[in-house]
Order: sequence, then structure tokens, then C-alpha cells
Amino acid sequence: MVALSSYRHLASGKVRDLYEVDDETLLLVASDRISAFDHVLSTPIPDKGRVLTAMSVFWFELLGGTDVAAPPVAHHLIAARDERIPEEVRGRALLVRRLEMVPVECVARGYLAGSGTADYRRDGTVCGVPLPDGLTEASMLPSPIFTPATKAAQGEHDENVSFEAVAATVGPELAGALRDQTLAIYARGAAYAASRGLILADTKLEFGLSAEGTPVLGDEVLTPDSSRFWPAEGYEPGHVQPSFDKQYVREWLTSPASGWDRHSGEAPPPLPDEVIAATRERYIEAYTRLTGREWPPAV
Ligand SMILES: CCOC(=O)Cn1cc(-c2ncnc(N)c2C#N)cn1
Repeated sequence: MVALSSYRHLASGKVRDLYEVDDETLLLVASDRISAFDHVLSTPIPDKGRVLTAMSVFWFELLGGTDVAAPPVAHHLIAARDERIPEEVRGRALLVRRLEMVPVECVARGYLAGSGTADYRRDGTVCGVPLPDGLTEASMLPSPIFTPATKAAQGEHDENVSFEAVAATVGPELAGALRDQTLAIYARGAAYAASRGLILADTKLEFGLSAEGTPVLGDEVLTPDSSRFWPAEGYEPGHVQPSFDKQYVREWLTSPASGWDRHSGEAPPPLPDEVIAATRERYIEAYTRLTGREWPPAV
């Protein structure tokens, strides 16, 4: 049985870690850590890593499958079950093909939210894409838009950049391919989510390059950590929508009960057990509602 410590640690994000298995194989591990208001909270959410990993596997299989009209999406997933996956991370780790990653956060937005709303309010555009007047928080956009960003240092916000800036960095051909693939994956995800009563407001994808220089989907895919999911029931533009997975955490942290001031720059206090339990349930509900599969998945 292989131990995680036998793999070289390559990188860590807020809630995930990346290890080297061999020259062409990596291990992408999802922790149970949760972040809110740009802080990684001190209390983990049991099973969050396993649920989000199972969700990525579901999307890789759906997008990479040949059973639908769209062409299969090339992706980096090798295996979710494999003897090279250490016992301690089994179920929340993916064996993936090592890629040459493209340094662009490929974001697609079907609705106005987060930095999109802020950019729109400043100058009526997002990443240089002009939008109609009169939009408000959570407005549905006339059609989904590609709004790339450059990855910021940990703890900083990614910086929205124009398509032209991406083309200048990676070349117009690859920039166009990244945009097309990002919008195609968003459209498939949004349509599928809508059929399950969920709005996929936006999503962030990361790509590497194939030997031919074409995009290969990496990272996690269409999870609540990389995307905004809103319950379709109760959707109404004009205010920040409740996050499907983090609403209990956000409401408790901004309630008097937490004793925390989100503008203080101080770390948030630990979450009470009932908020942890309710949030764990929300992640499981997101998985079962989206995939139609039982939790936990049959071994
Ligand atoms: C730990 C959190 O950071 C990331 O996952 C971002 N990241 C991805 C890679 C990567 N590098 C080569 N090949 C890949 N298949 C991948 C993937 N996914 C590097 N950083």
C-alpha cells in the first residue's frame, strides 16, 4: 500500500493539494477544508473533499463520454480508483495526467455575480465584453460570456483580463480554443444543472495542453468550489443569491452569534456543529440532486 508521504508535494491551493506520482502522473487531493469570505475556516466539513471529487468524476465522465451529440471533451482524469491512490485520501483524490498548464483562469458567466457585478458597475463591461444597460446583481446575461482571469497569489483575488490580453499571452488560436471550450463546457453544465433544478451562474476551468497544443481540461470541474450554483426555486435578480453550499456558513459568520466582523481582517471563529452538519448535508444534496446518484457512491 503506498503512503501519501511517498509522493512529492508539488502545490497547495486553499482547499486542495497536488502531488507527483511519476513523470506523467499527478495526484490531485481535495481536503475537507472550506473557505468563506476569503478565509480558509478552521473547521473542516466532513466528506466535502469526497463529495466534490465525486462531482468532478461525474462531470469528467459526462463531458468526456461519447454518448451525447457534442464531441467528447479531452481531459486529464486517469482514475478515481487505483492502487496508486493512498488509503488516507481514497475517494477524495484523482490520478491525473501531468499537463503543461495554461496560466489562464478560464471563467464562463451566464449571470452577473461577484467580480462580474463589480466590473459591470464600474464601466458596463466585464473583461472588456460590453453588456446591456440596466443589469443588476444576479441578472441573467443575454448569452454566456468568457471572462478570463490571471491567477493571483494565494489570498489575493484573480485579476479579470480581456480576451485580447489572453491572445497576447498564449496566441490568438489557443485563446480562441480556450474560449470556445470554456463556453461549450459551461453550456453543457448549465443545461444539465437546469434539468436538475439548479442554476449554474458561472464556473472556472483550467486547461493544460495536449501534444498538439490543443486544450485538455484539468483541475476540478463544475464543483461548488469552482462554480456558483443557485437553487432555481427562489431565483430573483437584484440581490446576492444564496449560495447552494455555503449559505449556512455565510449567514452564521455574518450573524451576531459568531461575534465576528468580516471586515476586521481577523480569522473567522470555528463553526458550530449544527452549521458544519447542515453544510455537509448541502454538499451531499448538491451531489445527489445534480448527479441523481446515491451518497455515498457504491464502492
Ligand atoms: C493544488 C491546487 O492547485 C491546482 O490544482 C492547480 N494546478 C493544477 C496543476 C496541474 N499541473 C499539471 N498537470 C495537471 N493535470 C494539473 C492539474 N489539475 C498545477 N497546479
